[in-house]
Order: sequence, then C-alpha cells, then structure tokens
Amino acid sequence: MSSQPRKEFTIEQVAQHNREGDLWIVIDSKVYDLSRFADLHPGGANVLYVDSVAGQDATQVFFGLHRHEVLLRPQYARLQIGTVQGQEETIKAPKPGDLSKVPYAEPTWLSSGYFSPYYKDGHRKFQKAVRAFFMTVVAPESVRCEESGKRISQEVVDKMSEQNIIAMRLGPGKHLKGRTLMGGIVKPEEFDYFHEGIIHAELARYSSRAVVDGLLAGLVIGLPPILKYGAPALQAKVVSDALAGKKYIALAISEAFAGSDVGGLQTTAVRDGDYWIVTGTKKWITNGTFADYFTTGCKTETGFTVMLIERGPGVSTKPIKTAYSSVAGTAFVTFDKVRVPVANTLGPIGGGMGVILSNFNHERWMVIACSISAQRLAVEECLKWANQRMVFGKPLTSQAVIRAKLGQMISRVEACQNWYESVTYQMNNMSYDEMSNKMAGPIGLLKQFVSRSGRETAEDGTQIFGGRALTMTGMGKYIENYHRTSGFDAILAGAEDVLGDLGVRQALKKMPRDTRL
Ligand code: HEM
Repeated sequence: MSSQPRKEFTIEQVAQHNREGDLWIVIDSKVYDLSRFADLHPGGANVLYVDSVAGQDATQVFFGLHRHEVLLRPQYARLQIGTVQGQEETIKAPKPGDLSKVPYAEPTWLSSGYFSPYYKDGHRKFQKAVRAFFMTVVAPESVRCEESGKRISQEVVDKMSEQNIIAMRLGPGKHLKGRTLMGGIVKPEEFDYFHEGIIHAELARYSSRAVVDGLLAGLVIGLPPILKYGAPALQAKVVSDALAGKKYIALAISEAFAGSDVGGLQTTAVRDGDYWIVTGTKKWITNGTFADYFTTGCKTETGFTVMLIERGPGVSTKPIKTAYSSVAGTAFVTFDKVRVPVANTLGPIGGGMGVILSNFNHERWMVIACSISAQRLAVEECLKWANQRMVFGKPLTSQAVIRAKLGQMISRVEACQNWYESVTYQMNNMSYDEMSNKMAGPIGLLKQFVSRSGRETAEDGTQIFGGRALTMTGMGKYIENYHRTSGFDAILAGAEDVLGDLGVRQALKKMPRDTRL
C-alpha cells in the first residue's frame, strides 16, 4: 500500500480525471491514478480510456480480467492515491492462516458449523499455523521458482527445517523424538498421520505441482529406507543433516528400461571386497539434479538390492525437460563404475524388493493428500470465477451446464476426501507391518480414484475457465497449471492402472477359499 497519507475523494472529483495523461479510476472503493501507468498497462492503454472506465468505478470490469493479487503487488498497490468518500472496501485479501469462506474450498473438518470424527481442535490449531507458514514463506517462493525453474532457495529450506516440517513430512515416528514441531503446537508423541496430511495439503494449496515435488519430495521417499534399514554409522552420517535440510536425497529406482516393473532394472552392482561397483542409468529422478545422495535400486548377483550412493566420482546428473517446471529437479542419473561401501546397503542383499515395497504406501498416500488439496483449490477457483464472470449480461453460474460441472467437481473431491480420511484413520491405528499387509490394496485403489478424479476436475475446470485456462498467467493460471500437471499424480509413485490392478489382486489374495455364490 502507498505510504502517502490517504486522501478522500468524491465520485464527482474522480470523474474529472478521465483522459489520457490525467486518468483516475475506482476499484473497490480505492482511487488509482493510472495517468503514467496507462502506457505500461499489460492489457494496453486504450482499454482504460473508454467512457465506462476512465474516471469511473471499474470494479466489475477489473475483476472480470484480473486476479485480486494484481492489486496487492507493490508496484501496482502504489498507484492508489486515496479512497472514495463514504465507501468501504468489500473485497479483502486473506490474512496468513485464514480459512476460505467459499463453500467446499475447505474440507468439512475445517468448515465452521460442521463436525468430524477424526480431527480434534489440536489438528485445527496445527493447520492454522501450517497454513500461515505456507502462505507467507512458501507461496511467494513457489511463484518465483515455478517461473525460473531454479531449485527452492536454501533460505526457505532452512525455515522449513526450523519448524521441523521436513521431519514431519516423513510421518509419525522415532525421527520426531525431541523435536519442537511448529513451535511446539503438537508434541512428537501426539503427531499422527492427520497432522502429516495437513502439511501435504497446505503444501499443495500454496505451491505449483512442480514445487510440491521440488520441496524435497525426493527426501520424503528416499530417506525412509535409510531410517528403517540403514546401519547406525550410515544413519549418523546422513539422517540429521537431511532432516535439517543441509543434504538432499533422491530415490533412484526407475530406469528408461523399467518403471513399475522393478524386476527389469539394469543398473548393476558388482561386489569388490568391501565395495559395490555400480554401473547404470536412472530416469525421472525427482530432485536428482541437486541431490547429494541417491537411494538406489540395483541388480546384484542374488537379486535386487537397495543402497545409498553419495554424489561423487562416477555420479553425474542432467536435467530432463518435463511438462512441469524444472524446480522439481527431475534428472537423468548416470552411475559409471561408482564405488559404494557395502556398509551403505539398505536391507538384505537380494531383498531390495521388500525395502521398496515398504516405502510405497506412504509415498502413494502423500500423493493422494496433495492431489485432493489441489482438486479442492480447483473447485474454489471455479466457484469464484463462475460467480464473478459475466456472460451475456449474467454470471456464468446462471448456465445450467456450468452448475452441473461444479456439482461433479464438488462430489468428486468430497468422495476423495472422505475415503482419504477413512484410510488415514486406519493408518493411525495400525503398526507399520499391519499397514503394509492391509493397506497396500486400499491405498492403490484410492490413488487410482483420486488421480482420475483430479484429471476429470482439471478437464471441467478448463471448460469453465475457457481460454483463460490455456495461459500460464492471469485469471486461469491455477487451472492451467493443474490441467498440465494433474497427470503427474496418475504416474508418479505407481501408474494409475497398475495401482487399481494391485488393489484388486490384493483383494483376490484374501478371497475365502470356501466362498461361492
Ligand atoms: C489498478 C489498475 C490496473 C492494474 C494494476 C492492471 C494490471 C494489469 C496486469 C498486471 C495485467 C496482466 C495480466 C495479469 O497479470 O492478470 C493486465 C491485463 C489486462 N488489463 Fe489491467 N490493470 C488495471 C486496470 C484495468 C482496467 C480498469 C481494465 C479495464 C478495461 C483493464 C483491462 C485489462 C485487460 C483487457 C487485460 C488483458 C487481460 C487478458 O489478457 O486476459 N485493466 N492488467
């Protein structure tokens, strides 16, 4: 906002400044002097000189063409010279931690007047603090990095680690012991999967899809095998630096030769005394361009083995261009006769499949939590747009076809949310091994359902926003990003169809032998 003393003007006074070189307009009770800005206006100068805009209240036309955030950018906020006498601002920017009042923009448990069997007041307090953090620290960084394609700054990573957000993204467990979580709002022993899910949801609400991955998703999937299977000396070397955001980790499993088909991998580790000699390539490795360590799947004499490879001689990474921003650090990784201490082996030699499988449930569940939040944001964006956009003299919501799309979008996100909450509740009440046994099927099916819903919602959102959903800036920028990237949720952590099939195969395994129609 301008630091000048705020002046008050009458509508009549504003109306006198209605020409090139002397141009004022009103937006939501605020008077803007556009005299010099007009020639710099990205939408052109001429549109500002028409009779219905120059010297007039242009609130309606402005919000049909710009997002509110345009007015909050410092370079534009300073165009404000005063307010209109007797008028009050009606369109307010949310404050850090605020909940949206748009129906269905928040899950039921956060909506005033509704109830939840799962979430307690402690979760709500935690959510408010996490939202304030992501809104103020992560959202501006997301905009910068999405555009530049550069990795997240160390400053933001440091702020995340101060709150122990990196550690919390790994879920409940021993790694939280002794840590102060979000300034102490929740004790480590009380931290559950609902708390963790809140972090994923807020991350996805305030970041583009590529930033969700760029904000150390590689570590979230690459560190658990070290926590669970790493030798004490390896853990001592790696874990605390990783959780402090000083070292980065990537999970390096997929190859150009094999993705979901882990048995077909070709990266080979050959034993040479106390070392493995690793040779091969890995593809689509999230955070790989900047990772210091790679939790890597290799073919060994006795089967598939997982080991931690440190960046060093023989390790090289190069960025892969994907449909989303390179802030995610997606890399092609080459291991050329890399010497890896046998002490870096994670889990039994030849028993790597178990190591990888034990990781999958959590990773898939995390993708689910992020996707639901992104879908909810799409619902909010579409409700707002359809409500404010005027076509043929009426709001877009007056079209039954638009309302029908909104109805489908809302139903899908609510269905996803309710299934997610029920799965999360099971996870809270099961041991890790019980979870591996009982939840792989339901989580696979849920992920399939959520990613399909997401893509349908992206499609509906694109129809609602029309041409605006095809540009990376402006009104439809979230829908454009979601439409371009929702497919990532259907592939990463297990392809949609494969996961649906996994769910059915798990169910078939448990079919009672003595059952008949
Ligand atoms: C304080 C006043 C204004 C500011 C700071 C401003 C700023 C901007 C900016 C930054 C853009 C680029 C698109 C975006 O980032 O959303 C834009 C586009 C545009 N503006 Fe403005 N604008 C103002 C007032 C107006 C008014 C009153 C009109 C009324 C006709 C207008 C018409 C347009 C049009 C037609 C575009 C192109 C939209 C598109 O490509 O979809 N602007 N404006």
